[in-house]
Amino acid sequence: MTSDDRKKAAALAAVAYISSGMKLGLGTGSTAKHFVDAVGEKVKQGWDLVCVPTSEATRKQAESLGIRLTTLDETPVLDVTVDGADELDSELRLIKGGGGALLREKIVASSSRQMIVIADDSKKVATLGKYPLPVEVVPFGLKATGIKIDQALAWSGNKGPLIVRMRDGKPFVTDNGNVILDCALGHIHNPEKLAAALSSIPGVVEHGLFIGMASIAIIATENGVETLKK
Ligand SMILES: O=C(CO)[C@H](O)[C@H](O)COP(=O)(O)O
Repeated sequence: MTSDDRKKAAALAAVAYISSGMKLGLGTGSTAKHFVDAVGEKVKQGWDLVCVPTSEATRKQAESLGIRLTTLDETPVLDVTVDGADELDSELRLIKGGGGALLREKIVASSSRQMIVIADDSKKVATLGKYPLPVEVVPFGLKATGIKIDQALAWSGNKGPLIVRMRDGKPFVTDNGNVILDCALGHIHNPEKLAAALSSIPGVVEHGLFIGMASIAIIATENGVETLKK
């Protein structure tokens, strides 16, 4: 079983949590893509679903599958959001944003009654932080904001370089026109304290720590799918 097979298995298992008539948040990334495909199949079968995508990439995919889309302005409360993650721990704390969609992902997940994470087993870790923590930052004052992020890291007992995410030799620009600083921390000490410190910095739009948001994680392994609940 390849890693992509496991991602697909987790995505298909999440379909058990949705039903016709629901309002869904659609995540971003290679795992969420399989879930969006499955939603497209259900729509073809006649299910009545209305969805909010968490990125332009997911919006395009959903449109190509004929999935009816809405916005959080029209539909401010969703039933379920299903999304991938870069890392998750046993308390269902997540690192997200590897695909750069963390801001919309967090807004959509926080507007949903339930967030379900789908992942292959490589994403499950004892301690968050091996995957660099993405922090979405307004380009104005980037260096000054970076200094404040360093201070927040130190204050919460963390340390590591901040790297401006690049694509094709230029800073990667998010769907919201911002840039991303990836914080390579190794181990994240006190994620709650770090999350609060990062959220208080002017210039930081959002960070990739999703704490207290996911209530179910569907993890696909070689031996089948396991479900963790909070
Ligand atoms: O947070 C995300 C995008 O911003 C993705 O959910 C995360 O990067 C996981 O991606 P993949 O399913 O491709 O491994």
